[in-house]
Amino acid sequence: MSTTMGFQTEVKQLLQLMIHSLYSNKEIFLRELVSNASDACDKLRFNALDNPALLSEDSDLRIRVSFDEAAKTITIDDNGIGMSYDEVIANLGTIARSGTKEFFASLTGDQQKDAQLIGQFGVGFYSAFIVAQKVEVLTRKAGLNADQAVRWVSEGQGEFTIEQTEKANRGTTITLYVNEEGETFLNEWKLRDVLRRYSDHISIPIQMEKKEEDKTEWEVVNQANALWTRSKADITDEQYKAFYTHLSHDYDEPLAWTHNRVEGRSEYTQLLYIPKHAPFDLWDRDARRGVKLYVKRVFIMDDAEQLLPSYLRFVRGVIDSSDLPLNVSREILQESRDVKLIREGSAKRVLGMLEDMAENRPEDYALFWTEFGQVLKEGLGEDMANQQRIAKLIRFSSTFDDQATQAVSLADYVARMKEGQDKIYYIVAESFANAKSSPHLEIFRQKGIEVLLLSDRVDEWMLTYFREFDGKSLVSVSKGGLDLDQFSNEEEKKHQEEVTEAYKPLVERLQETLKERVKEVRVTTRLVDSPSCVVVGQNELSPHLLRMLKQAGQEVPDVKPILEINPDHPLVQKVKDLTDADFTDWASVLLDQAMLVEGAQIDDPAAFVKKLNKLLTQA
Ligand SMILES: Nc1ncnc2c1ncn2[C@@H]1O[C@H](COP(=O)(O)OP(=O)(O)OP(=O)(O)O)[C@@H](O)[C@H]1O
Repeated sequence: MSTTMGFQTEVKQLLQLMIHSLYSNKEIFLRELVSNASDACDKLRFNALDNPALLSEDSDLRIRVSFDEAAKTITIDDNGIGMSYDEVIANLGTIARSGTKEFFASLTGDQQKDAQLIGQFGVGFYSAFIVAQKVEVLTRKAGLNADQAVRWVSEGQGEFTIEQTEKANRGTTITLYVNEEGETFLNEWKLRDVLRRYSDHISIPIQMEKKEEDKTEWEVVNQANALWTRSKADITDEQYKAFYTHLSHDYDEPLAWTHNRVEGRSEYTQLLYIPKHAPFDLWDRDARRGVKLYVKRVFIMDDAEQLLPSYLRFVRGVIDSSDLPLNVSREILQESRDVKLIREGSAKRVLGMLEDMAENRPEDYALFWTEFGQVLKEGLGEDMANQQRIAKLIRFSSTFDDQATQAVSLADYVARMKEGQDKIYYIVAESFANAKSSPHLEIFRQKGIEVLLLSDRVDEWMLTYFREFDGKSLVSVSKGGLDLDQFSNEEEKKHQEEVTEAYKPLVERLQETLKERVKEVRVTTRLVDSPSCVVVGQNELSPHLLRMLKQAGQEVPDVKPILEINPDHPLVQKVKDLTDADFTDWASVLLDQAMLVEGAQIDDPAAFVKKLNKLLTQA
């Protein structure tokens, strides 16, 4: 008895989108279905490690592709793991993947852009409907009886029917009743060509039907050995790229890859790729990670997150170990010494690949940086052993060119340091615009000292771990006192001492008036054009970080800022001579405007504006 069920809303949306945005890329259906068939064979082989009986009845795993011109059908058949009734409903009626919501939210309605996105999302099984007006799946799960097979049929509109049925052998047979678009594939040469191009790296033999008078022969059309096991010299760039697409379902070419056989304390082969675009779920902690684990060519698991540190989670690829046991579990991976060696070795390889790109293909590196730079920054805190190597790969905005595009390396910065400069200066703010126009930069701009402009979310966190580069400490220009003495001449120093002395009474008065709100008031050298600014102590959390923590719902200490005033500014000079009533208003305006510029919200904006207006009319 068959039952009719509706697709999950997302599936309907996906089907619509796919048919409209991928019509020019029809042949991907074959790649997706063959890829699923190959995964199904991999899974069976893996399960058979514990339960050899699963394989015994038919141990030659293979995928078969055939077509019938008269009936207008194409069939993809595998003897892999198959699916049970419940699995069919779960797998072919819904999209269970994490990040599905985010994916649909990120669609723009612009077909070209969405086609890009859908490539990243991976269209999978549903791509069958690009070329088929009806799809039939007949499947029997390994280990179940012949009468526990399942037939699933859908026209890709909004629903499917499902029924229990019989199937003589294990595995899945998918029959596509092609539509007009699909008719071009009812052709041996066409099918063979597409299979060769996209499936050559698949380790399971793909067979095509060879029709000869009264008997049917099956002919293998791919090389059928796993790509990574071949020697580099025998693999073309096209084959590397095709394998990347198979792994990642990303239709864009990868930016770079590295393929090595590692021998020594731990033996393994790695083939690792850097994608061109960040996946939409890069920031989703539960998202699938990129590296597949094989042991002696047997597929073990997807997203083996132990194989690479998390700051390299954008890397896609395969690691095939010769040392791990075939029955390795995620728990074992966590403890294993071999895995630790693999992780360290792979991180080094990826960093090497990035160094090479930064050095020899700066344009590609800029692309990489825009997509994945923020993730790589996490490495400065996560991977202390490689910290200095990672640091060289980081790119910043800086006052050198005041560009929002992050393109300045620490090596560039160091090469431009002023004579006598022994520190690397930076500022962290909420946004690039905030950082760029901060009053804290005034003296640095005047003296021609470069300051790095930081405004990514991860920056504050990163800086708690990353304090030194090339023997030079990193110093915030908005924390603590500044020691720029070595850049001042005698005259400036003398002036400094004089004004500090002359403004002592004003400083004391301000301190008394603002004592509830500030920790200290002092005369500063860091300002040129602004009357005042706020800073925090050298070892205190920055106001920007405190705000971020607060937004994230954390308890934060109440840190009072230090107010610094610029004795050379006319406003400050004016305040110096005011009587008490006006003085109180001016004092709080000096503080409030410094807070605003820093990016803080002031407690009572209305009162601030009122005071300001009053003072303006007095002026
Ligand atoms: N030939 C098959 N044999 C057994 N299971 C299959 C087969 N084809 C699909 N499936 C099951 O259906 C699920 C959904 O397939 P689909 O291609 O839509 O997504 P996916 O393969 O999980 O994702 P992606 O294609 O992006 O990797 C698979 O994860 C698998 O469990």
